[in-house]
Amino acid sequence: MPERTAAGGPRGRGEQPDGLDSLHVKTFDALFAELSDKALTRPAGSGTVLELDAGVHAIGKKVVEEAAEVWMAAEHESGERTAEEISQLLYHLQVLMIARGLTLDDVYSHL
Ligand SMILES: N=c1c2ncn([C@@H]3O[C@H](COP(=O)(O)OP(=O)(O)OP(=O)(O)O)[C@@H](O)[C@H]3O)c2ncn1[C@@H]1O[C@H](COP(=O)(O)O)[C@@H](O)[C@H]1O
Repeated sequence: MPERTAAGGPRGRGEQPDGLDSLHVKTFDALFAELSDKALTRPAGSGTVLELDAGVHAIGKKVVEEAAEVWMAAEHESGERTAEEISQLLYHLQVLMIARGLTLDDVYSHL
């Protein structure tokens, strides 16, 4: 029986005991750096660029939608599904931060 991650999925090769995969994991800070670069360089095909162009109102609606999906998954679905929805919420929050010109430190200073 394979060891399970905190989200309930099987722990794969290269994964750390805390559930992080040393080969594939993307941290909150790394994602923010990637999205900030996309905002600057505006590569074709980037969903982040499209979302930024849609503006704060549209991004805010996406944040609310994803937050509701997190809530529903937490109440009715698996840990794995809940973790997936949380990752999407974090993504849209980061896009909103970039749209408002906020840095990670602006947020971390309130934690
Ligand atoms: N982590 C994410 C990420 N999480 C969520 N999403 C977006 O959020 C959507 C998920 O929302 P839903 O599941 O509710 O799907 P949906 O309602 O059908 O989506 P939409 O119709 O609203 O697009 C996805 O379709 C993506 O558009 C993300 N888009 C991008 N990333 C990462 O951001 C980075 C930059 O991406 P690009 O800008 O696209 O290159 C890459 O590392 C990506 O992996």
